[in-house]
Amino acid sequence: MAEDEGRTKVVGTNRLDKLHGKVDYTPGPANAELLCLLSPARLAQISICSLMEIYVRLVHTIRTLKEDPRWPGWELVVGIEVHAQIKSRAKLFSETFTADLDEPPNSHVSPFDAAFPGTLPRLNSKCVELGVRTAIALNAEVQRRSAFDRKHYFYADLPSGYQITQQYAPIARGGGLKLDRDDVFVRIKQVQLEQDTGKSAFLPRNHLSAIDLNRAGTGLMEIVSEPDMRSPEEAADYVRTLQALLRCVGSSDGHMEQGSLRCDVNVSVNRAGSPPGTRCEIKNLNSVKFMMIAITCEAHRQIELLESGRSVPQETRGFDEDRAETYALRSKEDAPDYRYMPDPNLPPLLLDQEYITKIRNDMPELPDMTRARLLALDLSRRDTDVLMDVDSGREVGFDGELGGGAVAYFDSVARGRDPKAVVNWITHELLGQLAFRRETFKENPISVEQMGNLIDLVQTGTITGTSGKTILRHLLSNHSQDMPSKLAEQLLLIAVRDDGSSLEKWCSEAISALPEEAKIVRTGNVRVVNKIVGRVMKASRGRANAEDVRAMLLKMLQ
Ligand SMILES: Nc1ncnc2c1ncn2[C@@H]1O[C@H](COP(=O)(O)OP(=O)(O)OP(=O)(O)O)[C@@H](O)[C@H]1O
Ligand SMILES: [Mg+2]
Ligand SMILES: [Mg+2]
Repeated sequence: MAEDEGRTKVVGTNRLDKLHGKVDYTPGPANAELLCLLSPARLAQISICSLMEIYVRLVHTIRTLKEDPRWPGWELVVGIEVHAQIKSRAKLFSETFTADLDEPPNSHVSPFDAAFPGTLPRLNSKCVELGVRTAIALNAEVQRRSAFDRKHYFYADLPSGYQITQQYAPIARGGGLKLDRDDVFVRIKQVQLEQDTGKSAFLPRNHLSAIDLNRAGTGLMEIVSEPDMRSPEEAADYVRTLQALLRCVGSSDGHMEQGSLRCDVNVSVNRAGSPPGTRCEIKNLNSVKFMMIAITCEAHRQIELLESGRSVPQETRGFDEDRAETYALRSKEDAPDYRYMPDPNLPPLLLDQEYITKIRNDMPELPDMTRARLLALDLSRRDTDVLMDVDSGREVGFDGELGGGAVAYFDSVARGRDPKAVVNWITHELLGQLAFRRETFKENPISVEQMGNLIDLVQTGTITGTSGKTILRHLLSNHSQDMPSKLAEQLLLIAVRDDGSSLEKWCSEAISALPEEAKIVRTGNVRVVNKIVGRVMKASRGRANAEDVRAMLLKMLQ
């Protein structure tokens, strides 16, 4: 983090950021003055941003030309505020460790988290680092200078009466996420660091609210998107893509069901071709499925209002999962006056360029790059998606446990082997068997060495594919540490080479056992030979090579 910068530079940066954020490039005295302050590099950046803006608008126009059959004549606009818990051991401004959900209430609370008078915040550098990593992953512009504000509101689970956030000078601005679906690009408005609140639970029996401050003060990143999504599906895709990215850079677990990733969804509708309508914000959605349902219900509600000649008032709404409808929480008029003010106990956060560059240089491979790399190995789109879905935890249901490590496992097994054969064994055989056993990839007991050895045995013809699958099943059932080469011998699965004897014996036995089929093959219908091949394979317990068997049978039945 840098020493304080010159005042002029700081003011200049802020004004440029405004220009950058609002994308108001109208030539005029004010902008002309600002442009004079720009270095050529900065100017180049702005023109890249304008091009990006034009591109995004163009894609949006093309998208909105396609009418959504759910609401013909209407367009839907969605912008999402994601609150992601930062994966740091300590809270944002205190040294207390963050708590797991199953820990006793109020067991992770420092005097600062409970707002004891006289306590002061101390910024946790790990949270800053993870915020910067996230910003870089989103291709956002990390701000060399950001600052903390107090947002005042009065809930029992917020003992200080204010939340520390970055309302005016966030840690990053701009950037965006490319979604897989239809080449959609969602721009990011800003990323801000802020504190989480505690939790309160109303106990109706004794008319008390129970307060648990374990979560109070945990670091959050609020990632605010521009209103660039046009359907519930795009919104879901955005949250999933963002979740995979956060997990990839290690900045958040992103578990929606456990509350470490929560979404506020802003929804508006407008008649096709008209400007966007008034947005309503649906608060605290904690599953992708419910988020999609909430957006759909809200779109229908707003369209009904507008079609009956009424208007949509700007509101904050909740979502009732049982009734599948949104309900008003508060109108714009009732919106609390947050009385934002700079936090006097926290100086501006100044980051020097070397610090940002160091984090940039340490970034892991991001999902987009991984996908491109796997596709370049000639893997199919489907296999690539399967590996990456397992990695981001989608294998076990989107909100489930992290699958983790499937791409790394593939990379290790594929070293020096045919990538297509390897991906085939992992996505089809291994994942298939695990799914059959209702196990996740995380529970896979087969080491890289065992998997590699198994594939080599099949590739070299030492065992057949069928025997390979038998060994795979054996490894999964017994959690055996033995190498497949040893198991192949122990289980008598070494392939029977065509030495003429056993193969011929099995073939003649199968022909005698299936005289009808043999007759049909003799008359020229060779497809029926597969049934006899199956019989031989069974007799050989999968050790015979199916191709050899087929060739021998056809020779014998000529
Ligand atoms: N017409 C619109 N339709 C749908 N979404 C919109 C529209 N206009 C803006 N939005 C979205 O609304 C969100 C506004 O979030 P932002 O954090 O800037 O303000 P806020 O919701 O007023 O503040 P708070 O953080 O207190 O909730 C953004 O995600 C933005 O994309
Ligand atoms: Mg917000
Ligand atoms: Mg909001």
